[in-house]
Amino acid sequence: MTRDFSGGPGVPAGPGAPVLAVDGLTVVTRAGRRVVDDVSFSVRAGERLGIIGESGSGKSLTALAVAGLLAPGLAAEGSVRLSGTEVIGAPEATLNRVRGSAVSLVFQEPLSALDPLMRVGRQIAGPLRRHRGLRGAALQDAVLGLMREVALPEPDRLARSFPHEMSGGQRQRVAIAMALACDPAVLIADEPTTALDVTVQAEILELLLRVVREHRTALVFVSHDMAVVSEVAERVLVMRTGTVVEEGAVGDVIAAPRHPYTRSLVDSARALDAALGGPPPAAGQDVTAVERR
Ligand SMILES: Nc1ncnc2c1ncn2[C@@H]1O[C@H](COP(=O)(O)OP(=O)(O)OP(=O)(O)O)[C@@H](O)[C@H]1O
Repeated sequence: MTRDFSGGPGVPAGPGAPVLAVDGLTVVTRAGRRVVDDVSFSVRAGERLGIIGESGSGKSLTALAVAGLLAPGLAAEGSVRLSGTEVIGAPEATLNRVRGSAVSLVFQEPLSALDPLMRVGRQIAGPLRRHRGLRGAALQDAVLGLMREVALPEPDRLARSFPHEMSGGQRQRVAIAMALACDPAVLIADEPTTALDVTVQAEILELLLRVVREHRTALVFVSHDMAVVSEVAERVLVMRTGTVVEEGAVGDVIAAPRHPYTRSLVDSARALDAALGGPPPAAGQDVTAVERR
């Protein structure tokens, strides 16, 4: 397997080449448990991939391994190439360069990404200063521009707020602004709406879809919810106990799930939809009204 640990630019992704290529990714605990086991997938520029599975299926560890962010005590094997640069085994300097420019993450709990003691404007400025070298008025303009892009109201005033002075939805918008700061090739969103109220969830999903479309950013969307994945992703990877049990176009997987586990996910999403008063589901019908944006 060819690896690029050089910290150099790596193999440039040509047109149509994957911006993220995961090959045989395995994550092993200190106790020797394979919590992610031989996972392979790739994502092209602007493509939206969903990763779905129940709690403990290895979705989050797959996402963290892609960004080289596994906790100490977890070891990754296999290959993860981000815009051509190998992540597995790469030195911290390479990972720091890759994070932000090639990949960014948005997590379930925006507070985890934010410093409670720092005004949000300064936090959004952080990646712009570090990765893009902006200073002074240019930096301030870029911060306010990002805040406007994620539709934060009154950016001038809000930039001076602390995270606890904002709503959960606003905090997630700040986290998305920070993730977008360096225009990453791949945005990983791990259950980004799970901690939010239902109406706010829809707004944040809409925002994510808009920004990845406008920037042609590839999206890896991690969720336990098939209905949400069907709204967001074009392709889905179904994980169970650390392995991929099924992969395909979202519409195909929902219409004709091949693996019994996928079928159970689709059935429970349909049951929930029906219980919430959705239209009577027909066999082969999509779980939700999927408006492809
Ligand atoms: N730091 C760690 N050390 C040891 N085992 C871990 C560690 N982090 C996670 N695990 C285990 O790895 C497995 C996969 O975890 P992971 O967080 O990827 O699941 P998940 O599918 O994202 O679930 P959830 O939706 O609950 O976050 C679980 O069994 C979990 O207990």
